[in-house]
Amino acid sequence: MTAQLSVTGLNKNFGGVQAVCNVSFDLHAGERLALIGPNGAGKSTCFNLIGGQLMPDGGNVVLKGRSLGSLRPDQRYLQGLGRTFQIGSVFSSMTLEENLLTVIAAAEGLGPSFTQSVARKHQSQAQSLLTAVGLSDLRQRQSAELAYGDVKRLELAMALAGNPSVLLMDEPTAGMAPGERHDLMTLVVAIAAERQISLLFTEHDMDIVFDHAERILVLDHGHVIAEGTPSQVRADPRVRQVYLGEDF
Ligand SMILES: Nc1ncnc2c1ncn2[C@@H]1O[C@H](COP(=O)(O)OP(=O)(O)OP(=O)(O)O)[C@@H](O)[C@H]1O
Repeated sequence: MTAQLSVTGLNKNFGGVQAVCNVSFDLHAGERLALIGPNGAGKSTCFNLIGGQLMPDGGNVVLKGRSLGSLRPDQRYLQGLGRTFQIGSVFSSMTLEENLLTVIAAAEGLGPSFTQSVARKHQSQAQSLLTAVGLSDLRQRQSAELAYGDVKRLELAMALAGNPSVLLMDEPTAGMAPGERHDLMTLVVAIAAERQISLLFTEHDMDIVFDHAERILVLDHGHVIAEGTPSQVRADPRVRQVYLGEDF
């Protein structure tokens, strides 16, 4: 299988706290990989190292065969690395369509100050992304008025605007009602399959993880302690130990 994303020997220390320690893994083409672990295990730090929000003390991140080195998050986005955040992150003073047009323009290297003609040119792309995430009826709505689940959908559409080959989703269903969580993940999985996107996500909701991940990587105190299919991970005594008998 081809690795879309290769993480090798990642390390990050915060003033004596080894948040991420020698973490290595591959994410294969079209694969859905979940990164799990108890609070403080290093999941967000790992995501920030891959997304470029943080620089590692050591190790390397390679996207489609190209080392991302010290590229900024926006440069990584242009290379095909999409990301959504634990707290949905959109431009709340803009309409949904304007949010999309802004990131489409950015993905084309036009910066945020795009012209009306550029907006007209990309309107149909914005519309099709909103349709893909089920928000086409709300195109002209102010984003600040959206329900939280719809903010997450809009954020997903914005991540898709860069045509990512790899999508990082940091707790995609955090803050959502249980029913909404499964709907969002079902949508994400369908979109990822249709667009051949490899998906790496963190999640505290174990039902979401075991229902939607094909492979799981478990972190504890910055180290990878287990890796495998959902059934292998569920049966792993080290995993059961760090989750202190939580039911999953
Ligand atoms: N900016 C920072 N400065 C100092 N320590 C940090 C910083 N960011 C993270 N840490 C520490 O690094 C460790 C890993 O934190 P991280 O947020 O990556 O874990 P996590 O698995 O994402 O946790 P959670 O599930 O609670 O979000 C923790 O001990 C945390 O306190």
